[in-house]
Amino acid sequence: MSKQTHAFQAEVAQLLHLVTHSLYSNQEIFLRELISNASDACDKLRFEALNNTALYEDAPELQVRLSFDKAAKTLTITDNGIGMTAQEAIDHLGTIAKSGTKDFMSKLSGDQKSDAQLIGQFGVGFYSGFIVAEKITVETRRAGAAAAEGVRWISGGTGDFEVETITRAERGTSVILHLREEALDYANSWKLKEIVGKYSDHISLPILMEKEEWKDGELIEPNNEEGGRQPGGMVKTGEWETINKASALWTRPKKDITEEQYADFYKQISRDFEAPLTWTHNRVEGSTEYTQLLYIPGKAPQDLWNRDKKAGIKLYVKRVFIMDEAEALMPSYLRFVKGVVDSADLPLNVSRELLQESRDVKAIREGCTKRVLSMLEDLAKHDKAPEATEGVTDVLSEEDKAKIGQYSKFYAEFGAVLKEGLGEDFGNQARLSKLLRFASSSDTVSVKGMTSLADYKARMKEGQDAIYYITADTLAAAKNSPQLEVFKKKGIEVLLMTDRVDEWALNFVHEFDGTPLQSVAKGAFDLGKLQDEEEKKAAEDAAETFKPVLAKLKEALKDKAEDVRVTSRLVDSPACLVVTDDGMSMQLARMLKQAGQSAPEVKPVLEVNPEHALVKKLDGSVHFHDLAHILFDQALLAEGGLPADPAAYVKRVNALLS
Ligand SMILES: Nc1ncnc2c1ncn2[C@@H]1O[C@H](COP(=O)(O)OP(=O)(O)OP(=O)(O)O)[C@@H](O)[C@H]1O
Repeated sequence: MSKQTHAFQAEVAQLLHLVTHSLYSNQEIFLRELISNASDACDKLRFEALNNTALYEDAPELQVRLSFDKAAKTLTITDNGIGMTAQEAIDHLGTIAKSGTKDFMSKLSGDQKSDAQLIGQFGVGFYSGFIVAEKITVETRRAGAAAAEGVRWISGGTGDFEVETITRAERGTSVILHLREEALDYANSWKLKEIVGKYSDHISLPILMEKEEWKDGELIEPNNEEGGRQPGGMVKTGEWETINKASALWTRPKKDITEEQYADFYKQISRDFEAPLTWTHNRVEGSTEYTQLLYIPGKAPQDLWNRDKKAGIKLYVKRVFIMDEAEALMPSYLRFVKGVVDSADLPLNVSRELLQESRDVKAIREGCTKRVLSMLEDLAKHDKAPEATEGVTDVLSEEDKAKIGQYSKFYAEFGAVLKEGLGEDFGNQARLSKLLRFASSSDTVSVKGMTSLADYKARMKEGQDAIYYITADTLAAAKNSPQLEVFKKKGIEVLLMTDRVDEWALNFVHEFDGTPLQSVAKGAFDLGKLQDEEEKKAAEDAAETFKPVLAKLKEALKDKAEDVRVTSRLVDSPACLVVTDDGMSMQLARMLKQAGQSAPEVKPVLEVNPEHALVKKLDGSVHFHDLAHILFDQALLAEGGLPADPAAYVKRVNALLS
């Protein structure tokens, strides 16, 4: 193929512009990205070669080589991995196929620092080479293809790139970076060693660099007064040395690994700039043998909410990399966990489909889930500093001290995802329930106002036989909801749930430790033993005398309300809406509608407060019909909904005001 010019896909051009113009804060990541691509290419070859050893040609030892040429101002990363055909080079180096990257582009803020962080998270991969290079040449040949089918790809990182056929004897890929003036520092072996040590030490593949030796300068004019030596310098010896440890971190004994090494490894596999919150590293023995090294990140990634987001677990079989994002190894509600699982039992040629069915995988998944939950339980246990009792001082180990506040931090980032587990993983539901935290209507709940169900239970009033909760869109809406009035009056605590997932998750949890969970906006009002006989009698009497009005209200609102009844749950408000015990809550129905899903039409029950002046006015009023509708629409507004016909509502209110 003679030289062809191709235009970059628009998104790539946009990304390149960003890479070259704003990525100065963390320049050196380019090397990590390119080494990681080289290592992936070797992994791919190893994988394909399982069924076709001829692909190794005459070079079975997979490796990455770094070399530089100060005079030519180039830095080259070469691998003898899978390589690319011309079409693959055009496709892979000219477009962004991954939706994740596109997603990321839409999140850019224009602020250099946070954009650079984002790039770290998503990884711009190959294109990061343009941070330091004004031009990149890629020379490559696909393993198994003829030498004459090599490809050269060249681009200056602006609108287009060129591709032509070349002859390339060795398989694999060389990425040649033509360094910018201000990036010439990278053509230096110390610098390269330092960066490899920082980011790529644990790549399980040797990274080689040509050895250098100090050489004194030539002797000049020994007899002359100015005689002496020319300045010396480092010269290449022609011998290659391995500059990374090339040992898979997770295979080393725990005691030999420092905290810093654990954190560095996490940064490598997660592309997170920040240290992880915590991790667990174990060799599991028994009927299924594997090693797990699992991390909980400190911060949620931007795309956490994407339920299609793949799991962060890399699968290895006896140290051979098999696949990234092995979703079968971790349930979806733990998709934020990053790490490595290395199995001793799975076959090397295991496919994603096979993973789904394997019994070993099931055991690993259960084992990993349990480990993560134990890790969280441990954080939760040490979240709060023990309260000081007079005369007793708790002696905390340094380790436990470091855990104070960690669980709250975790929960703020990932709590909502964890809740998905309530509906997904029934086997662990009880453990998950203990890990839940909610805001509360009680003023006594500590500073950040999050409480566990167990703590709520411990505070329950004498005679209280349910855990009360309310769901709403915001904390303010929950706190000021009319349904809460009588609870406030009686000093009964109610949990305030404002995560979008709460409503759905609570469908699966009916009780905690033997105590039922009861929504204050569902079903008939019944405080059980908390309501005394006198109150009950008064409520019944009110219901009796109110009967004729109720009948009229029901008739007036028959299209909107399932039923109309009196209630004693209200104190200051005239009315509120509730749904039947088994009905879908109004909030969930609204959420489904917003998400474009079909939701059954929910007809709520209108409950009125017979003690309220507005409600008292109803009887005999000439505006009965309008008042009835206003009462209903206002109750809907108070709980975050919108009247079906807002204009009609405004008209009615105006008519009454004028
Ligand atoms: N050294 C290489 N050998 C073979 N193929 C490569 C090499 N470098 C890049 N590629 C191909 O180019 C594609 C794009 O690379 P890029 O680094 O932009 O993204 P990625 O590696 O797929 O994703 P990420 O960097 O986010 O993991 C790769 O998926 C791979 O197919």
